[in-house]
Amino acid sequence: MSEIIRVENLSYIYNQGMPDATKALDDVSFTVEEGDFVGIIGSTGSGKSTLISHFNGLNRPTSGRVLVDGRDLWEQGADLRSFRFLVGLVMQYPEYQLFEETCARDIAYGPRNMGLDEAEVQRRVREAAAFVGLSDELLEKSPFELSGGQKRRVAIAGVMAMHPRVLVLDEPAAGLDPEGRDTILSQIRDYHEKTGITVLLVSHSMEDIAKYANRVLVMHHAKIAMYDTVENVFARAQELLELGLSVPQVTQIFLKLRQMGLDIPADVYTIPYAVKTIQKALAAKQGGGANA
Ligand SMILES: Nc1ncnc2c1ncn2[C@@H]1O[C@H](COP(=O)(O)OP(=O)(O)OP(=O)(O)O)[C@@H](O)[C@H]1O
Repeated sequence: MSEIIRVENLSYIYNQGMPDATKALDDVSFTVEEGDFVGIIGSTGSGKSTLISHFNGLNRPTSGRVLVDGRDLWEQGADLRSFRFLVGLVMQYPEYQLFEETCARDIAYGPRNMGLDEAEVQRRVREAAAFVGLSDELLEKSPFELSGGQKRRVAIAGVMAMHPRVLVLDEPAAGLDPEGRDTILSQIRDYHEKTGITVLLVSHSMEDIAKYANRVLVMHHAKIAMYDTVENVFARAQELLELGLSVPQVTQIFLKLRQMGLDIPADVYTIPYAVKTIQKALAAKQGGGANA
């Protein structure tokens, strides 16, 4: 795997020099490997949205630098437009950015802007619509006629249609009911698996992160508190709780049992690992039974 994002000593101050100056990022450094699915979590105001807004140049570092595919976004002569095609950013509530007459035209907006020929634009619209489960009938409707979840999917498809190498999503499931959340997040996971694209997903839900991401970046007061695999981060469940983050119930149960002195390996702290561990134990029991 090769590195796709490098963040070096990144700091960002809103309203610098003013009485209300806020340091939203404080000397943040990390790298992302191409093909990773990184979940970004942290309490309100910890700097998550500010961080991701640096990946396609929406914000300029106060100090430090951000490299995408080895190139510094802000170095002399860098073409910011090219970074916007390389990194697709889906903001919170992107449905407010839909403005075309039909969903198909909205999804086509990005690829058309890239100067692609019309046949390729149409191919990409169909491909992206299929990824997020939008029917031909819906494509011909006005975005304003759709439900909240459908509008969100149109907005995500519009970014996918640009074929970015990195897809960054800020709370893509915010405000949706549980079914809508699962639909959107599963579609993003399937897209990640089929295309190998790098995904950075900001979420308030540890459950979602445990389910979909393979790495987790935990933000706390403008700094990185943890950055590791899902298993290793969940193995530090007690610290997550101390950072004010709610961890999945299964994690809390295992943590309690461990604190009560039971010998529970830390990697059963997430549901997939708990299931694997139970399956292993059952298999061992059945094997043992056959031998008895
Ligand atoms: N446009 C802005 N002007 C001034 N301060 C801002 C601005 N946007 C964010 N901040 C401040 O910067 C800090 C980090 O905010 P940011 O939105 O990046 O956090 P977050 O982790 O994404 O929060 P949330 O989970 O609530 O979305 C907060 O203290 C916030 O109040």
